Amino acid sequence: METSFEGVSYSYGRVRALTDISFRVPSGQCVALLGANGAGKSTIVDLMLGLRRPRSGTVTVLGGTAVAAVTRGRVGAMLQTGGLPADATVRDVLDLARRLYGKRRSLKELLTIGGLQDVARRKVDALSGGQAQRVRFAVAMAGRPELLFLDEPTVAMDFRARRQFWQSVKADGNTVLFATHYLDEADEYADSVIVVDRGRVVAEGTPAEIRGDSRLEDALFALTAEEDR
Ligand SMILES: Nc1ncnc2c1ncn2[C@@H]1O[C@H](COP(=O)(O)OP(=O)(O)OP(=O)(O)O)[C@@H](O)[C@H]1O
Repeated sequence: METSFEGVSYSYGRVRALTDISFRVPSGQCVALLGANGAGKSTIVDLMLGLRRPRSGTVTVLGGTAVAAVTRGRVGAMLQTGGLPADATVRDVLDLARRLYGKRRSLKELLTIGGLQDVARRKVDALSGGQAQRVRFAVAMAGRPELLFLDEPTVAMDFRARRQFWQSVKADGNTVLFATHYLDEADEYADSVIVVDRGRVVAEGTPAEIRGDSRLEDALFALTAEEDR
């Protein structure tokens, strides 16, 4: 089922965030949206989730509107700043999330998906940044989504957590669109990459094609410089 942007533009008041963006997210593929800070990645994810409406162009999610896909529980999302209730335990949060869906997963399954068994009874405000990210991921997976949007999902995770995280994402065989400014992450985990620079798509292709495209030197230089984390 089609998930795509067709000639989409978006502005925040006078700030032009996206200009005439078009791309497709093929079913079953893991697609990276690669761009430096401010390139427009979060705006694209917000539009995909129906949180914002394009000024022009068409956003299609699983063959229909973003709002229809989201309200039917077909989409899971892990955003950069998803607020979690500080006073609740990890178990409580996951249990609440799974109860929102008909085709829900078990609590045990969600704890495994997030690698959260050891902190299941801990309060959310006592988690590390990476653990909180994993709770957000498990919440995103609670309703067995057909399509996953991940906005900078591994930012607070250490190397091992990142590896585990991507294993869980890949194990599910979902269609995934993830925003990242890490070239190595796109390289390693994406089937295809869309490079966004200052609100425009400047390249699309497999990770190898993107790395080999010398015209992208400027756009990729900023990203490579950010990779020494
Ligand atoms: N609420 C807002 N009001 C005004 N301008 C905004 C707002 N949100 C984003 N922008 C601007 O829109 C452009 C795209 O921002 P966006 O957050 O989509 O980029 P990004 O690629 O996700 O960046 P980052 O990697 O830093 O998260 C930037 O120029 C940004 O400053």
